[in-house]
Amino acid sequence: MSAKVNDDLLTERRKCEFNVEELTNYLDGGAQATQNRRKLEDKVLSTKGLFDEVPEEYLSHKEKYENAVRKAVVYYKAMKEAEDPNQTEQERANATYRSLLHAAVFKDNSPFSLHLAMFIPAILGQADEEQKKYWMKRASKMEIIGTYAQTELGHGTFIRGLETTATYDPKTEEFVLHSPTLTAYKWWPGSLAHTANYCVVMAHLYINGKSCGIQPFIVQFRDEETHQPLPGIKLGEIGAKLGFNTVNNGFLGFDQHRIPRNRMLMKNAQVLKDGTFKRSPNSKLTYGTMVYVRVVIVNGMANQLARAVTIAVRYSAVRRQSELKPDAGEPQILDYVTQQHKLFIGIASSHAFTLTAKWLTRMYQKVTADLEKGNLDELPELHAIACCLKAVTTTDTSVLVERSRTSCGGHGYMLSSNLPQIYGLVTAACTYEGENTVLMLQTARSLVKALEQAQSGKRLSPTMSYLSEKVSSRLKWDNSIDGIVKGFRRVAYGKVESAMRSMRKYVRSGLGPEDAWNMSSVQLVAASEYTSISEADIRQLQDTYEDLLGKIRPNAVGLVDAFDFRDQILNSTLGAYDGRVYERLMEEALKSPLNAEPVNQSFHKYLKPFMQGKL
Ligand SMILES: CCCCC/C=C\C/C=C\C/C=C\C/C=C\C/C=C\C=C\C(=O)SCCNC(=O)CCNC(=O)[C@H](O)C(C)(C)COP(=O)(O)OP(=O)(O)OC[C@H]1O[C@@H](n2cnc3c(N)ncnc32)[C@H](O)[C@@H]1OP(=O)(O)O
Ligand SMILES: Cc1cc2nc3c(=O)[nH]c(=O)nc-3n(C[C@H](O)[C@H](O)[C@H](O)COP(=O)(O)OP(=O)(O)OC[C@H]3O[C@@H](n4cnc5c(N)ncnc54)[C@H](O)[C@@H]3O)c2cc1C
Repeated sequence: MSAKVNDDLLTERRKCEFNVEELTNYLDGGAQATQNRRKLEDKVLSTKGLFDEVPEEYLSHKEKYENAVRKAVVYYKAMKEAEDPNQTEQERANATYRSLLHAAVFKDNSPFSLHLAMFIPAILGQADEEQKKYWMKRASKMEIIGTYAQTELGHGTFIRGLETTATYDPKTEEFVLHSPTLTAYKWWPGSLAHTANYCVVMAHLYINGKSCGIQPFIVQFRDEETHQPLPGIKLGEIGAKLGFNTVNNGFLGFDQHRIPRNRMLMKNAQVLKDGTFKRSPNSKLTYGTMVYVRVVIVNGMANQLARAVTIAVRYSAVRRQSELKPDAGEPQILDYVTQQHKLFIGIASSHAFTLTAKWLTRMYQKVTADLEKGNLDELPELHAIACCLKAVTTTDTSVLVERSRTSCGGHGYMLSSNLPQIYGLVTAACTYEGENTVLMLQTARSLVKALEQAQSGKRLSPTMSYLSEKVSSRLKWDNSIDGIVKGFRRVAYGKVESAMRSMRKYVRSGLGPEDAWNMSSVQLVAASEYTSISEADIRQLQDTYEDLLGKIRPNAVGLVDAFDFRDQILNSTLGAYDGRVYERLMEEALKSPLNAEPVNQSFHKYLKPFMQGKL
């Protein structure tokens, strides 16, 4: 007999003014895609051994990792078995696009995540056809497990400063990989410590003493039978982190480790047997894996944010607290306009990120297809847009997930709510795949170049075209969507122009271009993300905004129900569909090992002698 659904949630669902299933279908890309996703989730989540008897928060650091590897093997096999052979690649991608299936199994991510998220994309994007054929066969069948090893103890942002060397030896037709300093050790790659046995290493290539830039190499670092580190390889785990504690982030040092010439991934640049270096058409093509992942992250943020606001909105419909009017009983906290203000922006942002992710993915696919034909024209714009959207969506998602947590009071601080873990996952994305400030400055670099082109009369690409609109500064605001967009474009233009004026002022004062750039960098970051509108219009928009909050209020639970996250994926005492929050909080509390006995042994060992003055 299914548990009784909380009365308030029942009322909320009755009040909803739209068809929830229709919105779910829209988000999935159609009714069939919803059906495929649900079928995949049903199949995989019915697999034995996927869920923890003891909540993983009560395991040691080492037990958490070992348990995660156990689940990763079960989960991976279940996913493979659940794949419908009749489905097209596109249908399969649609079924997983919105599915957070892995989140039902790993609260803190899988030790296999880098294999799928970066090792395979790096092979697909950096290997030549022959290499791709060989390595994809082994990697896609999980005969080998890989990661992406770029960041070092001493360098993450500045790729051209990476210290790991790959020196070509034409006599043996090998590369010698070496970590000349402690800071050259690869540091951070997920799965590197104890899980993977191969990695794509980004290293500084030298031939006959000449630098040939940063190149990708596929390197085996553990024996495939014994899993022992190979000779000349130093390996380990980097330690406990804010989150990602089952991703097995590690360090790796090379001591004159030799690999065959065909281990350099040679799609873009090549090294011939005699050591001849054939340059890439564009040295930044080596950075291609990061562009791909930045695009994936935008969609990932949409899904994680949707999960957090689902938990917080359902909890806010169930939780009653304080007094809005005397003798009217305690209201649902969702009736406080401040609570609506905190949470509804999160719902809207998740939808906005989903649509943006779809647009960016299409742009990525078009530019990648052009690259295959040797047309690199739109690569700089893709890079600039991917940098900006990755930085903006991860920053906003981190803020909005934290706001979802704090809007749930003390219970939001419980690990059993899952909000702290979701925050740990999303806030990491502000750093990995390019720290956000650094990426925003890359976008700013493109904006400044585009404004200079606009001012010299050149045509701009569609995404930068607002920089050539000589919009009158006396733009009449109206609060139609069109009016608001025009306002944003006008202000965005002004921000770029102001940053550029600032740089020119510094150059006139005698600073070099680099120092002028650095002095203006706060404005440059703002130009990439920040837009604001003039005072008089704030009031008009504020009224519109508050009116909108009231319109959304009766549909809030319906809007988060439409994300269609099953309870295992929410993994939350506060967000379950039935709203039985208090029973679930107590059920989870009783799983704490400390509740196994009424008096803990520390009383007899320490407390009692201490309180009796005997310690
Ligand atoms: C793992 C699953 C987690 C799930 C968690 C849940 C939610 C999250 C949701 C989704 C997650 C999905 C996947 C997650 C996957 C992985 C996460 C885990 C692992 C993380 C891995 C990593 O972090 S890998 C390492 C990432 N590191 C970086 O990104 C380094 C950043 N630095 C750089 O990119 C560069 O150093 C630089 C761009 C800042 C500067 O480069 P440099 O060579 O010095 O260039 P210059 O500044 O001198 O010149 C710039 C010119 O070059 C052009 N350009 C730069 N980059 C590119 C590029 N990539 N493509 C094309 N063009 C580029 C730029 O346009 C300039 O051109 P102009 O000179 O013409 O102006
Ligand atoms: C959870 C997690 C997982 C990761 N997984 C991987 C992985 O699998 N593989 C991998 O290779 N790496 C991985 N990384 C590493 C990640 O890519 C780096 O942490 C990131 O690139 C930032 O580099 P850094 O940590 O060396 O910081 P730094 O580059 O030292 O930057 C530190 C700070 O300096 C400032 N700064 C630096 N450069 C500039 C600039 N040009 N302009 C203005 N300010 C600047 C910024 O404030 C920045 O936050 C992971 C990181 C995390 C947190």
